[in-house]
Amino acid sequence: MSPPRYYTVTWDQLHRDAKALAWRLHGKGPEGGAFKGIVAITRGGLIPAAIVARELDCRLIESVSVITYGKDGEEQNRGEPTVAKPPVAAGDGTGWLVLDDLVDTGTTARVVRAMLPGAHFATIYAKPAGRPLVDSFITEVSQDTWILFPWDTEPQFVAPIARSAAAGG
Ligand SMILES: O=P(O)(O)OC[C@H]1O[C@H](OP(=O)(O)OP(=O)(O)O)[C@H](O)[C@@H]1O
Ligand SMILES: O=c1[nH]c(=O)c2nc[nH]c2[nH]1
Ligand SMILES: [Mg+2]
Repeated sequence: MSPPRYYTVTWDQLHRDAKALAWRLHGKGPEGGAFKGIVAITRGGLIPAAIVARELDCRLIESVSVITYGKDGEEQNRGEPTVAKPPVAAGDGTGWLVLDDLVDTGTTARVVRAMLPGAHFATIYAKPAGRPLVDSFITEVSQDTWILFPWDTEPQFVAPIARSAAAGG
């Protein structure tokens, strides 16, 4: 079943929200300083990680790949989480920042936290079920909202109101 609500995020808004997250994370590394490096959770965490890394002047980027969604070709159907690539450079995560675009059910966050218990875990967006698993985030949306990211969408023509109303739309 598809969630009834959508929250559309443009490139501009994503950039603004990622910068807001960088402000929140500044000075949250070990002993109030910089993080040793950033672990991006692919794929959604890659662009937020690039923006935050630029703002925090962090040049060491590791990645972790957890595959959960997209079973049966359906974007919103989930399967068992599989770690396709572990974040080997980050050890147990101590002093590292882990970044993802969002936390939803918390399945992905739970798997990554188990691998990197010492890390600071941050997302730009959070839904209530996953929120307890993140240390920092910017915007909360309701659990039944599906966030539409700019890399998953494109602008398209929409009929004028008068025309769609005449067609009964
Ligand atoms: O809290 P959860 O219920 O685990 O959902 C959150 C995860 O789902 C999305 O990734 P997805 O698995 O769709 O893969 P992608 O980042 O490669 O698009 C999103 O980027 C988070 O990583
Ligand atoms: O694009 C997405 N939007 C979401 O709300 C979401 N939740 C899990 N995975 C997601 N991917
Ligand atoms: Mg993801």
